[in-house]
Amino acid sequence: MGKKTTKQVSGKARPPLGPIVRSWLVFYNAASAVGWAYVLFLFVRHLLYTLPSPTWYEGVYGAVKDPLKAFLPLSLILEVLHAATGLVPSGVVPTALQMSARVFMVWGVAHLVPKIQTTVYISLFVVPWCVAEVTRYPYYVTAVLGIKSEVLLWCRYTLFIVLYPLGMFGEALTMYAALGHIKEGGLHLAGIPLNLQGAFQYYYYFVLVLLLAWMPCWWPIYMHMFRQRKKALGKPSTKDE
Ligand SMILES: CCCCCCCCCCCCC[C@@H](O)CC(=O)SCCNC(=O)CCNC(=O)[C@H](O)C(C)(C)COP(=O)(O)OP(=O)(O)OC[C@H]1O[C@@H](n2cnc3c(N)ncnc32)[C@H](O)[C@@H]1OP(=O)(O)O
Repeated sequence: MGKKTTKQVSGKARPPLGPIVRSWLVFYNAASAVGWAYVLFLFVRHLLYTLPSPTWYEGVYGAVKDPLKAFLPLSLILEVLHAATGLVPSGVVPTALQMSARVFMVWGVAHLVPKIQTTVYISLFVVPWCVAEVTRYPYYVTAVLGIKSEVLLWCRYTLFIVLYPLGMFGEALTMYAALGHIKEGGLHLAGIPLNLQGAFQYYYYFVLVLLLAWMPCWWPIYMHMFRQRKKALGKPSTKDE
C-alpha cells in the first residue's frame, strides 16, 4: 500500500534496507572482499617468491590454506542464512550448492588428501575463486550503498563467463586426481592416515558421486548467472512494470 520498493537484478521487488541490515551487509561484503583479496595477495606473493621455478605450484596450497579453511565454512553459513532469511534476494539452492562445493574442495579434498596439495590443480580453482570474489563483494558493497559503479557491475556480471568454467574444471580435475590417491589409501585426517578398510573406503565413492554430480549442478548455476547478466547489463526495459 504505497510502500516504496526497488526493482533490481534479481527481479524481486523489495523494500529499502533498514540501517542495521544495510550496515551488516556493508560490513559482511567488505570483510569478504578483504578476505578474498588477502588470499589473492598470498597467492601472488608465493608466485613472486617461487617463479620462474617450474615447481612454483607445489607450495600454493600451503600459502593460501589457512584463511580459506577458516572463512569458507563461515561464509557458507552466512551466505545461506542471508538468502534463506531474505536479507539478500539470492536463491538459497544455488548459493548453498556454490558455497558447499567450495568448502568441500578445501576441507573434503585438499585437506584430506595431502598428495593433492602440491599439484597444479589447486591453483586452477583458487585463482578463479579469488578473481571472481574480489569483484563480486565490492560490487555488493556499492549496490547496498546505492552507489553506481559501471566497472564493478560489468566485472561482476561478465568475468564469471570465463572464471566459472575454469574454476569448475579445476575443481573437477582436483577431485579426479584425488580419487587415485584415496584408492591408494592416501586419506589423512590431522596428518594421521585413515584406514581404507573401514568406513572410509566409502569416501572414494562419495567423491566419485560428487565428481559426477558436478556437471549437472554446475550448468544451471552458470545459466542462472547468464540470466542475471542479461537483467543487469541488458538494455533497460521501456515497459513500466
Ligand atoms: C558436500 C556437498 C557438496 C555439494 C556440491 C554439489 C555440486 C555443486 C557444483 C557447483 C560447481 C561450482 C563451480 C564453482 O565453484 C566454480 C567457481 O566459482 S569459479 C569462480 C567464478 N564464480 C562466480 O563468479 C560465482 C560466484 N558466486 C555467485 O555469484 C553466487 O554464489 C551465486 C549463487 C552463483 C549467484 O549469486 P546470486 O543469485 O546471489 O546473484 P546476484 O549476484 O545477481 O545477486 C542477486 C541479488 O542479490 C543481491 N545480493 C546477493 N548477495 C548479496 C550480498 N552479499 N550483499 C548484498 N546484496 C547481495 C544482489 O545485489 C542482487 O540484488 P538485486 O536483485 O537487488 O540487484
